[in-house]
Amino acid sequence: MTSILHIEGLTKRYASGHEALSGVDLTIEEGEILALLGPNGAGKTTLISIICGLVMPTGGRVSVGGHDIARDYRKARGMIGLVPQEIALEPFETVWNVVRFSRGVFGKKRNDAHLEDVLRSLSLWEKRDAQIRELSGGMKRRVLIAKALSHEPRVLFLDEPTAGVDVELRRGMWEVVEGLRARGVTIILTTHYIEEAEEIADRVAVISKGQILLVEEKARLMARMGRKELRIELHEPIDSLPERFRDKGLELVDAGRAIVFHYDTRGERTGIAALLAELSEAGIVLRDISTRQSSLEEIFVGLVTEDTA
Ligand SMILES: Nc1ncnc2c1ncn2[C@@H]1O[C@H](COP(=O)(O)OP(=O)(O)OP(=O)(O)O)[C@@H](O)[C@H]1O
Repeated sequence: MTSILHIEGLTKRYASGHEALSGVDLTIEEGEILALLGPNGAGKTTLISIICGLVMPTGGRVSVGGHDIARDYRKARGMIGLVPQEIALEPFETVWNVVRFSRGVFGKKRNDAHLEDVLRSLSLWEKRDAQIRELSGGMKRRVLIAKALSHEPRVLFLDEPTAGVDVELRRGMWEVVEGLRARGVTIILTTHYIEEAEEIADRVAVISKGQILLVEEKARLMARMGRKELRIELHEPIDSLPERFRDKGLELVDAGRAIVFHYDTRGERTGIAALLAELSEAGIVLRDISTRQSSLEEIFVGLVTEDTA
């Protein structure tokens, strides 16, 4: 894979003295979908705004497709599409004019075939002559995406694409993002919704207080998430686990009154049935059993609160 976006040692201190970014390093591979997760005020918007040239960084470097955003701003910016959080569209303008003007702003030659292709891919072609005010909320969001894609960017930023929308619209938006990926667009989306990151991202980056705490393949995070804990309460406390249970991932807790077993829910066989049978064979009598799952939400909250502590 080749990297399309490279961020190195990026810092931002606002005039107020507040440090919104403290040394962010991040590399985005071409064609991937990265979800940037973080609580309010973590620095997500500041990061995107710097990449898009809306905010000046205090230090560090960013390049898009090899173009430095400071030295080669126009080329770098031309490779980026930004879908903002707020729907700011001229209500009396038609869908077609919105995308046509936007392409013009980037100094790109007229290319109606590309615009048609973008509108079709977002199911907006039939609405091309409609005024923005006649569209539903979901359609307006798709117009924002079409607008951001009008100048053929290679990287698309989606800032909270589904904030405040209902479940059905959210699913629709995920399908749109999947479609864009299939067309080879690299996507970086910020979100508060862990479920959203789980559903559509290839990699997840967690940002808190201006620092990237973790960047990991979603599949690996899911594997961690897939870990479950089985808690076995014993009828009588035991001093130690019999020899045959060593190296089986068991833990004796609560002064010998319970055994905790960690297992992977994604494994074909969890080994629970065999374990229970073996415990019974060893004469260990169970009083109760319960399970709990560690979720991405827990991992995320754990990371963020650890950082705040
Ligand atoms: N223009 C500014 N001047 C001073 N401080 C600012 C400015 N813009 C943002 N901040 C501060 O920088 C920090 C990061 O803000 P930012 O908007 O980047 O966070 P965010 O992760 O996008 O949050 P949210 O999810 O709420 O949009 C916050 O503490 C915010 O108050």
